[in-house]
Amino acid sequence: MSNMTQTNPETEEANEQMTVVGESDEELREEWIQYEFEGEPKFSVRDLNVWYGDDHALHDISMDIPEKSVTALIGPSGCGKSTFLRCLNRMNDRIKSARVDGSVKFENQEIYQDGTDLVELRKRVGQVFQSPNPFPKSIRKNISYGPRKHGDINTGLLARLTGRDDSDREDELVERSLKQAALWDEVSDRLGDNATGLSGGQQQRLCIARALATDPEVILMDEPASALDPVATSKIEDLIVDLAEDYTVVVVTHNMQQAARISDQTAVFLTGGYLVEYDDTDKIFENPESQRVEDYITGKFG
Ligand SMILES: Nc1ncnc2c1ncn2[C@@H]1O[C@H](COP(=O)(O)OP(=O)(O)OP(=O)(O)O)[C@@H](O)[C@H]1O
Repeated sequence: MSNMTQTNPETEEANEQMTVVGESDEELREEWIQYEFEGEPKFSVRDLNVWYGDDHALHDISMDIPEKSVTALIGPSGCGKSTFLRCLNRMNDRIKSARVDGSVKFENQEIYQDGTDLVELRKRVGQVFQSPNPFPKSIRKNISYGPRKHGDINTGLLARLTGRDDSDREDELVERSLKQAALWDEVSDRLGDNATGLSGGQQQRLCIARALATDPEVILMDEPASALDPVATSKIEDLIVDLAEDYTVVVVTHNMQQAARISDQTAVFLTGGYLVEYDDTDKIFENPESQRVEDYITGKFG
């Protein structure tokens, strides 16, 4: 650097900082991903690496996720956001080529160990996908599907014959879940209609209601509004903020304004599968530490 010989102390300090950024990016990154908050983490992830075959998709991710708040995962396409999200309820187990190494603790319990009950884990850590994917069944059946599968609700002929009919509880559950997902008022008079007849935004709120019906503690959302128009998107955003009063929400989004609007903390992943910065959302968007994060959020790349 030609001006390193300047004697002006301010310039010297600025130059020193630039040099430090250039030389020990890795060390600084360690600092930039430390995010401190009050209370116990809902998830504690340490040295998480994921490969698809030989493709190393996530590198040494360590982060704690606080409960009852919205954590946004942002970053350019292919940087590993969805891969990370799927690690939180072991959905990557379903991808044959995927290999996961490292630790993910959910409420202090390691989920990557033999003996983890995956059905129970996924009941506690529910998820909503990018495109609304209601079952081609009635609105009511969409909601009660999970609780029936888990044996929490019995309905139908056999249940009636054996005196274990939970139809009343099913009604309550359907109403509660649809209200929580801000959909009840729009569908209460047509619960028997096929869910595929709802609008895209309604279908996505139905999928959120379906996820809530199994009484999860966490809801993972992968681009939940990317297929929706602005009005439907705004409803989903409001809903996410409301849900965080009672649930831990982790949401992947490409939409930085959305992350800024709805999340409490934001983790920025960058190309190659690295977590580069993790902090309060205001800090990330107003004053990020990393130049690469600043370039990304100001649209210089990605
Ligand atoms: N099922 C899979 N099989 C093989 N490789 C995969 C699979 N899923 C993801 N990958 C690869 O892992 C890397 C990370 O992908 P991932 O989908 O997690 O990124 P992302 O940040 O969520 O991307 P996008 O924003 O485009 O959805 C990419 O190189 C991708 O090609």
